[in-house]
Amino acid sequence: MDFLQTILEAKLKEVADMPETAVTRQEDRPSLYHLIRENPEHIHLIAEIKRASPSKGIINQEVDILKQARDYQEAGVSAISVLTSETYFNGSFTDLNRISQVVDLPILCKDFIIDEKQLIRAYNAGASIVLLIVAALTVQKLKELYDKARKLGLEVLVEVHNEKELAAAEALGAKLIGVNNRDLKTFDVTLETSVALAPHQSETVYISESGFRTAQDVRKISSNFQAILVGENLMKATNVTKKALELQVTRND
Ligand SMILES: O=P(O)(O)OC[C@@H](O)[C@@H](O)c1c[nH]c2ccccc12
Repeated sequence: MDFLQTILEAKLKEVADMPETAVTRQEDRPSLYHLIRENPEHIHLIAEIKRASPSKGIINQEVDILKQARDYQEAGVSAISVLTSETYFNGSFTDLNRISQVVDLPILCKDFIIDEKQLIRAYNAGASIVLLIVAALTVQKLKELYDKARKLGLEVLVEVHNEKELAAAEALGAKLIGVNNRDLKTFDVTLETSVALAPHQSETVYISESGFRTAQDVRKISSNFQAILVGENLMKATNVTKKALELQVTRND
């Protein structure tokens, strides 16, 4: 069984045990889509809080997540992504909720969402964006969760890894599309995934996810993408602010 299948099985069990919760009102956060569209002069950074991952094991277990989030905000990042999956990532909805109280930026709930209950939890915990992974859902389920998330007022980042999934995300009308450079089945990471897909619809914001280490890496994808999503490299940086500033490169095209 590949990783994606394994985690989806774990999520099915998690969701079955998850109590139904009522929607509680959230503070408004700025829209990531508009923030990016209105400031096209540099590559936007979505900085992630990621203690561990299935491919790398422990990345930074000792991190003070609130300080890390404040450092990201001070470095001018455009959104903060918080892993909420306990399984394999050592994250939680409590992390998301605590972070939402110390930053004003858009916040992405990073999880394997397969059920509406998770959308409501993400929303109640303070997220303004949720991730939906095309490879993890049927076309019908993807549409259903996308519509439900939009109804709650959430933005949706639709994640793809190949041409077929990209077409599905575009057909859905997704405004934020993420190309994951990491194959969730094998964990292979290459920026070539983003370079080769070269997405280009004019009303869509494209985000290249995973595997970025330097400004030079970012320049490889900057003609087709408006933003990048970075976890490990920021979580391991000795100077978080400096690394975050380095990755927000100015567009020269
Ligand atoms: O740590 P990296 O290589 O910078 O990657 C960050 C982010 O893209 C990655 O955490 C991610 C992208 N899509 C996901 C889906 C689920 C879990 C994690 C992810």
